[in-house]
Amino acid sequence: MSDAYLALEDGRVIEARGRAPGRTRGELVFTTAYTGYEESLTDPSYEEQVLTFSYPLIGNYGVREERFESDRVHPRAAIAHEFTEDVVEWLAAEDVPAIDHIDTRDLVTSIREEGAMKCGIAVGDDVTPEDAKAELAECKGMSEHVDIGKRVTTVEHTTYGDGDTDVALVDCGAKMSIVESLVERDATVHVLPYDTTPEELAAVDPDLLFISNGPGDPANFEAAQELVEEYVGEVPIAGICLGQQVVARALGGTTEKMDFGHRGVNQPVRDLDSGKVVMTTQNHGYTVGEPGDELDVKQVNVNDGTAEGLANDELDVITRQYHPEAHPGPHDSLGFFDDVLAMTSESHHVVADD
Ligand SMILES: NC(=O)CC[C@H](N)C(=O)O
Repeated sequence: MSDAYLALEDGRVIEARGRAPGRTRGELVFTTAYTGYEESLTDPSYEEQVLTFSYPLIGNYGVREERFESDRVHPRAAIAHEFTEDVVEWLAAEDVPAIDHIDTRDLVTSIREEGAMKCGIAVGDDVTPEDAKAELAECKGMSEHVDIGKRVTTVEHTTYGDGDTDVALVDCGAKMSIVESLVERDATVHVLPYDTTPEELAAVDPDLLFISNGPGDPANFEAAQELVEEYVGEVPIAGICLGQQVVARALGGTTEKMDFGHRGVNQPVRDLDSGKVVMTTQNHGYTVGEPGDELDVKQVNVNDGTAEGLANDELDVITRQYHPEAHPGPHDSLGFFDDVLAMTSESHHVVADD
């Protein structure tokens, strides 16, 4: 008898080694990142998902809080070929089930072929395959988590930094390194709840509206969408990942679910103006389908052509589907934050019009 079972939507039940106990369920996804497990496990965008690491050994450089992207682990469970004790202790302390000694190559191949799928996990001394199947039976699809923003957002307006530019960061599940990237560039960052109203935003009087990354279906972030609809053309607007999706939806575009998404640290992105390719960190399961009439696609994924960067230069809107904050991952695209803040400078349009 095993002490851990993984039940998949395709009907299989896989035996594993239990590392951190518990029973749970979620959308089974994988990341190909070979580093950055602390950042991935604390990324709020993994809420309601079960994260499989395709890299075989996870935990080989310890667990350090300064690398965390938020104050807790967000995936509902974690899977690797082998976790170190450090990671197991951390996940157990956070009540996040973990399993290893599993053929992650086979699991990842299944997700690539069949798409991200629901799963159930049961870990403990007396668990049975039926326990994992019972969890699977309770698993909802990502779009059904209509209140997902509430579980990852800040509860109140919190301010970071003391710079000249006031950025309103709508926290749909923001990674801390987005805040840090802005503060480092002399911004005061007002982190606001995901359901901030246009009136509440007016009280902040920001120089820039920034919609963060976040979990689940962007269609479930209607309040943030309304902010973009209200403020477009009034203040510059930026967005990362879920932020790009919300901005696109607000400006007449569409979003759609991908088969298995992009999660990793070596996703190539081509800038259509310069022709330059950069390597990027990614974590998303939805993508912008039609950008709508207001936005131009400025960057695309080299592998599958999906929209990676959108902009409207007249309206001062610029978004990225990937993570320029680069935690974990390459620093190639950090300049995005300079471009975003440049939209707030008084000379911006004078220079642009010349
Ligand atoms: N990292 C993110 O912001 C992810 C956005 C969205 N939840 C998606 O999966 O596509």
